[in-house]
Amino acid sequence: MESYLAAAIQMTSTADIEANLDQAYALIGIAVRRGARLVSLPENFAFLGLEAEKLALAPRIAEMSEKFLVSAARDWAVTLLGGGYPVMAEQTAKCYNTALLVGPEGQELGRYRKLHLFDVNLPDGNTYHESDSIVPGKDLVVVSSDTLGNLGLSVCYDLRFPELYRALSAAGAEVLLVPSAFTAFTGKDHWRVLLQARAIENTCYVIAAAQTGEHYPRRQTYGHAMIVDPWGNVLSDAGDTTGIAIGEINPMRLEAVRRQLPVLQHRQL
Ligand SMILES: O=C(O)CNC(=O)[C@H](CS)NC(=O)CCC(=O)C(=O)O
Repeated sequence: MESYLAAAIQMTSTADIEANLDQAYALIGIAVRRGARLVSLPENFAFLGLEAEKLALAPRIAEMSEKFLVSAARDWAVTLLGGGYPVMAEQTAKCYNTALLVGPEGQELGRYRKLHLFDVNLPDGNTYHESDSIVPGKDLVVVSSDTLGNLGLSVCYDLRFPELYRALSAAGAEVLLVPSAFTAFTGKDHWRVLLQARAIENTCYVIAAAQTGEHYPRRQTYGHAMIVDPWGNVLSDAGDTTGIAIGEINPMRLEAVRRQLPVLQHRQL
């Protein structure tokens, strides 16, 4: 691995698939022109609308998302993570919430299916029942790249389960990707501290793409796409408007932090 720039994209996706993909394409372009070699789109980049509509449109969302990821990665000659979008699961009417990593030649490098589903009633009156439309995946995914390092994949609500990231770092992950659509209500108190905790406890870089703003009435996300270094410092934060967070992934820095704080070697469990 050499030093490189990574970008976490921040979007306001809606139920308009074409408009979302146009927005994503433009933001990938901005990231690449600023030098990014790894770009992550947020969860629900291609569609963020009502659950019932998502399920009805799932085959179309999946097809358009995958075509888009392959062609955008090729056009911009960049490694691109699109996570997550619904992909119909076998033997059920539900989907996997899937994140796909595509290389600069359009080749599939990894496919992760969200493990933890957001079935939560929030005190702000919003209820989420992700398991109405989604079935959980089963597998950890770490993609090893000579140029970008070992990339551990996850999605959004997974962020609250430290054991997943411990398993990813134990499997060699150096960079953790957490494409998200965190709610505005939970995000304001939990998002940044959870990202910093995962970075610090695993001595890993964290690349966290995000959704921001209002997607449809009463559906508001927090924003603050960010890049966190293995010491827990926030290298870049996209604030609450659409745009990008961009930061350097530096193997020397990673190695120095891991030498100073060899927590991964001190594990007892
Ligand atoms: O609902 C949709 O339309 C699409 N799905 C999402 O946005 C996903 C699953 S519901 N959101 C999260 O995982 C938020 C987690 C979160 O906010 C937290 O852990 O606090």
